[in-house]
Amino acid sequence: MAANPNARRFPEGFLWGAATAAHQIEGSPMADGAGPSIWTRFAHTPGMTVNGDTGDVACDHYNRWKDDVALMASLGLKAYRFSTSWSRILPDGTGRVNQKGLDFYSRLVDELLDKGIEPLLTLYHWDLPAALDDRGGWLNRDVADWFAEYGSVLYRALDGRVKKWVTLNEPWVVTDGGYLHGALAPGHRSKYETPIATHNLMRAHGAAVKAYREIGKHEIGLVVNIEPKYPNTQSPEDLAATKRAHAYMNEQYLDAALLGKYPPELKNEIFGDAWPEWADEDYALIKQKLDFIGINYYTRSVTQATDSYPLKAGAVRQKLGTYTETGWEVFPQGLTDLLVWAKDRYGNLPTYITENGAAFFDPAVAEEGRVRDPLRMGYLKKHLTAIRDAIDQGCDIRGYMVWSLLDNLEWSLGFSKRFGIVHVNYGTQERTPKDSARWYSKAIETHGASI
Ligand SMILES: CO[C@H](O)c1c[n+]2c([nH]1)[C@H](O)[C@@H](O)[C@H](O)[C@H]2CO
Repeated sequence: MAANPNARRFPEGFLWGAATAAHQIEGSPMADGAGPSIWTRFAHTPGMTVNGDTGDVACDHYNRWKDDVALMASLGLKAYRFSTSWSRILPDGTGRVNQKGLDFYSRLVDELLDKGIEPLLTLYHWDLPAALDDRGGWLNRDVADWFAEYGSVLYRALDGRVKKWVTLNEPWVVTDGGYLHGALAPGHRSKYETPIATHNLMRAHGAAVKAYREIGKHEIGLVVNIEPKYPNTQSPEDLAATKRAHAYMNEQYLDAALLGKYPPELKNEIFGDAWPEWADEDYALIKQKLDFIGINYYTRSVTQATDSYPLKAGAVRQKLGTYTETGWEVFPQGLTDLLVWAKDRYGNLPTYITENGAAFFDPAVAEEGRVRDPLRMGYLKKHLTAIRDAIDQGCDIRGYMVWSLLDNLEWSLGFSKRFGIVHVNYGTQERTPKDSARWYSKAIETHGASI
């Protein structure tokens, strides 16, 4: 049968994988000498998560890691993006290394390599050691040294087996959720703390990259979430609001990391007197050469002027839009648009889509062991096609990590939202590949031709 003429293939070496994060899947947060993280505390604080759900068990990956790697291999994954728990490695955040914590990740990496799956390791996916939060956490300038120390422990232990490192996952979510609006750990709500947390996150990113250049021999990058903003109308107010929202969510972190400066809107239009003047040496630390960037994409925002604090911008629900269970519009064109924007603004750095996926209401596991999730299959198909369109426009896209391998703990939303291509029965911990997993396996096997 002739190959589908429309099946433009993905570049040779395109990395097909799936992503997870430590707090969301591991469980056993205090096992084998680990220390608590801010999420251990936050989730155990009444009212902070849906149904009071915590990461005490999650997907029990801490005990089921070997079977989960076998599951990844059965799906034909070529890569697996995961995060390490800082407080498993350094229970106090700095100083004493917990060898059993390090051994867990060393065994996981060896098993991945043994199955021909490339590990992509994220140092920080939101679970700061509680001991460091007690010392100010991301508000303490010393956190840059603390983070570089943590990264260095892992670089020395795993570099060479791990060849693609990520410093931070989505600094925007850490600051907007954890310091401005308080929906995420550590649950602060301060316009004055937010810029300080932002800046220290980026200083820590720079310090960790500098440390890697001394120790590591492979690649390191930064992962950001990008949500393209489209003006609801061409009114001056909506255009200004869209520009503000774009600067705040999309430009802020990559501009700091790659251009050595923040967008002017942050001080002039959003934070005002809450935006400190940073020293030049801070910018020099933040702006480090990166080997790649990771972009997490889920949705776009049609944006209008509102009285929201402090951004004065908000999203307009699209009457004819299709929305996921998390209330995000399905808009694959936004992925193409943002990849072309990033190429043009930052010089076409090697780029991985480090997260893309959707939560839909999935039916229970059927008798024959199937989980029919056509909406998720359609979402993945549309977004992989959008990536091919961006590649055709010259974007250097190197890989795609579907979010997520497993249904897992969706932070403050608990277990109420399912993003996995594999269903998890949280009562029995049974894993069942959904139809989307079978579809994704075929896409990987045909290098995209079956999409
Ligand atoms: C604001 O959406 C972000 O791009 C985003 C979405 N997501 C994320 N970031 C996080 O990196 C994951 O831990 C979440 O589980 C996942 C699904 O919510």
